[in-house]
Amino acid sequence: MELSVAQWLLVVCLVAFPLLYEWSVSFKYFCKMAFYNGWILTLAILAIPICAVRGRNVENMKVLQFMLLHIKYLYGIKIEVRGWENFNIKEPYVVVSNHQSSLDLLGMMEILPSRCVPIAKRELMYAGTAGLACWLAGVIFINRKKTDDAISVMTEAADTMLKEDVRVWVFPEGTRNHSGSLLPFKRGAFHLAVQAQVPVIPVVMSSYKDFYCKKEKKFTTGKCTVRILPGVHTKGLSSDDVPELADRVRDMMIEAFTQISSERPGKGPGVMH
Ligand SMILES: CCCCCCCCCCCCCC(=O)SCCNC(=O)CCNC(=O)[C@H](O)C(C)(C)COP(=O)(O)OP(=O)(O)OC[C@H]1O[C@@H](n2cnc3c(N)ncnc32)[C@H](O)[C@@H]1OP(=O)(O)O
Ligand SMILES: CCCCCCCC/C=C\CCCCCCCC(=O)OC[C@@H](O)COP(=O)(O)O
Repeated sequence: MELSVAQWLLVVCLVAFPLLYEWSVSFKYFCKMAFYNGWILTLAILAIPICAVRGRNVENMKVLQFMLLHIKYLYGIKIEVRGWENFNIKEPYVVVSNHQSSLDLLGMMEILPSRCVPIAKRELMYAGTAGLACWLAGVIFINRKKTDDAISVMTEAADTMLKEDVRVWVFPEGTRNHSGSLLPFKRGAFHLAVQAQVPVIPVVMSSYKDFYCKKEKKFTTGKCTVRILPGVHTKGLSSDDVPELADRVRDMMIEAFTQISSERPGKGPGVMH
């Protein structure tokens, strides 16, 4: 049988791709990241019509959560959750968590409480199908380049939380950070909690360094521990108390981050999912 040039090229690609994938750590990293983003954009195509039936509604967050839950299996990432009991609060609350990478979405979807929406940078709204799905699920978009706008959106959110029984998830570092610790906190999340007089619940995801490193272009399988810390109450606090509140929560989170990130894989109590 004679192979045409196109067929030869196809054969070479089919052989070269898996070889390169296994041999080159950075090629594997790029493939896995490209597939991660591409897969989310594709899943969003499925999510959009389902969400659109209800219109823009926080309940749609459950649809996105359901759609994304399997990704940890595709990537061989084990997620161990500790402290579930700390989410057993009926009233609304503000969740604050550390932000290492877009992979945080996996830990977030693992534990996302009902009626809880993240605050995201406005640019995400324009990320094609994913942006539309986020909008339909009630994600709160802020313009980080306009402080006044961002603050007024968050003040409005304080009102919505109470009126519509909604919880809000904020990344107080304000940007992705893979430095091995936590950046200084922006204070919006804490103003939000104080304005609504609702608790702040810190969530800490352990360092991804064993399986993921953007700098080294490394992305293997691995394990991540997610710890839900006890809520910090804000009843009776005013905006003057915000800096102290933010510092206190950050200290708690750094301590938990250091502790769960230094454990050897497979050790420590918790529930595997
Ligand atoms: C199937 C498809 C699925 C797809 C699913 C995708 C899921 C989506 C997942 C998405 C994940 C996406 C994740 C992401 O996208 S993460 C990126 C976006 N998130 C954030 O930036 C959140 C954290 N940022 C803040 O909290 C900032 O403070 C904000 C944004 C509010 C302003 O920041 P900015 O840098 O402009 O200013 P500043 O922080 O210096 O503050 C200036 C002053 O204002 C004070 N101040 C602040 N707030 C309030 C307030 N409310 N009432 C009264 N005052 C307030 C503040 O204390 C300070 O005063 P002082 O303290 O210096 O005196
Ligand atoms: C037709 C337009 C096509 C656009 C393609 C865009 C590709 C994006 C594809 C999928 C979106 C995946 C959703 C991942 C959600 C995680 C969001 C995230 O982690 O945002 C980063 C933000 O917290 C902080 O941003 P910076 O670290 O300050 O930067």
